[in-house]
Amino acid sequence: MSPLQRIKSPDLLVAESGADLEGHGLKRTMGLFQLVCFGVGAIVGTGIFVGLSDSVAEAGPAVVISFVLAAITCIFTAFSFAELGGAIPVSGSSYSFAYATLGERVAFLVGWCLLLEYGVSVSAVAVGWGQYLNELLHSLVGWQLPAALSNPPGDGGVVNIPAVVVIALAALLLVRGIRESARATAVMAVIKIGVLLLFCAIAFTAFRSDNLSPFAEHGMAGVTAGASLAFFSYIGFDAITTAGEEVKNPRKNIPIAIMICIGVVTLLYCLVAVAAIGAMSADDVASKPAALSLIVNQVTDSTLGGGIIAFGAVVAIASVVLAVMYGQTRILMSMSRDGLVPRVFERVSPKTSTPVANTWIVAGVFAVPAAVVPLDVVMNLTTIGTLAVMAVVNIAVIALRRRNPDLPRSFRVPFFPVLPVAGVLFCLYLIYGTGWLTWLQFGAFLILGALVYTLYGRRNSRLGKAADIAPEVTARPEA
Ligand SMILES: NC(=[NH2+])NCCC[C@H](N)C(=O)O
Repeated sequence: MSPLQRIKSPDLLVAESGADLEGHGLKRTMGLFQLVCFGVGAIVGTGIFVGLSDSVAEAGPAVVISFVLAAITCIFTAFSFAELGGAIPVSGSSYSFAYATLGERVAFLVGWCLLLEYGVSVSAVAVGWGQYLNELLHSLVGWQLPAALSNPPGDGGVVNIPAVVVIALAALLLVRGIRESARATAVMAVIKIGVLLLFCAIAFTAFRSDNLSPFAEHGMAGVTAGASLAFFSYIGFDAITTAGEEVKNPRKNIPIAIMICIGVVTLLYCLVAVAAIGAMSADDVASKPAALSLIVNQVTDSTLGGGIIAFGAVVAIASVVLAVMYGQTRILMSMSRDGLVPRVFERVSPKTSTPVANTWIVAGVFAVPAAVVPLDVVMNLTTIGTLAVMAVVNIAVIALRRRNPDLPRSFRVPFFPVLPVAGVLFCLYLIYGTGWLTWLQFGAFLILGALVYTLYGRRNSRLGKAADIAPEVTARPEA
């Protein structure tokens, strides 16, 4: 059977995961509030605290428009995630959605791109953490880690130790159990929203409309490049759909949590962007490390305020690492269950109900780029991989309506199919904004993925093996 025809029915996916049952492998412990906190936990981090100044460098004060464009792309796609997450509440997120609609080959490539959206983004986010850790140390004790130990080779250092440390800490917490991780994530989500609101309150006291002109210094090209960078800060609402097997009442709670998250984050980011460029001229913000602390220090004329912001950023970014690593392990678990990656990824420890080996492998592998690759490279790769995944999810929502029109859906995309089609177009627009170097790197990454699928995934696919034994029944759950 050709891999394109290997489609795994939504019923089978749900049955295997036990999504409508209690008491299977993973534990169902998260309620709606915790799920929203988990979403915010996966979203608000390096992008807004560190990446904002890079977007300002591209777009100038028009960075506000960049943030709105990035938000629109996400909102369109969030509707599609909400429909699919409610209809197929499993742990595999977009990978599983693609398997149920577009076939195994596409699903594998989506899973492959998710290594960028999750794994590589863990590296990116961890690198951003180091910048604010240094800022925090500086304002607390007047000392920083030497550049050699806190920057990668391309950025004036040798190895990025803080980035490795934060990844190891997150792994430790994750293997202890999801209940502990969810509790820590909730506290951290509240802290980071509080700190960003505090930033806005302080920065708005120094708002000067002069800082907004010239508004779009680098024209539409600058705004587009800025939007592609700003997009990184919105990535993560889809992580909610990796928790499908650990949420209470997932069919109802997943779509609601996605909508709440994307709404809250969009409002928050637009406020932060306006506050930042109103308080300091775009030229002074552009490309500065730990820019939010810098602005607050200048406005309050002391280092205390900046220190508080740096503390918030350190907490915020650590929680992104935690949530995103969690997501990566759950996606690999789903792929492993399907035979597309080795079985070690699906093993759950009976003691802690967590995938221990899986978690340590993920931590070990992605600590390497965190230690030695510069931030902009890992950030751009994350962005393009995520945009590709999102485009596929918008297509999957259309495909599922055609293939399984009667499947129970707890949420339906409004104005169908206009929104998902617009979603695809916006994704392509932002992919365009990432620039040719990133396209090339991504192209090479995709070719490698296709190779791995042909040599490993395709041969070991459980769906493929089942079809070889009984070609007419490819959709029966394993006994
Ligand atoms: N799959 C993910 N949630 N990746 C993390 C994305 C990065 C996050 N939006 C940040 O700004 O730090």
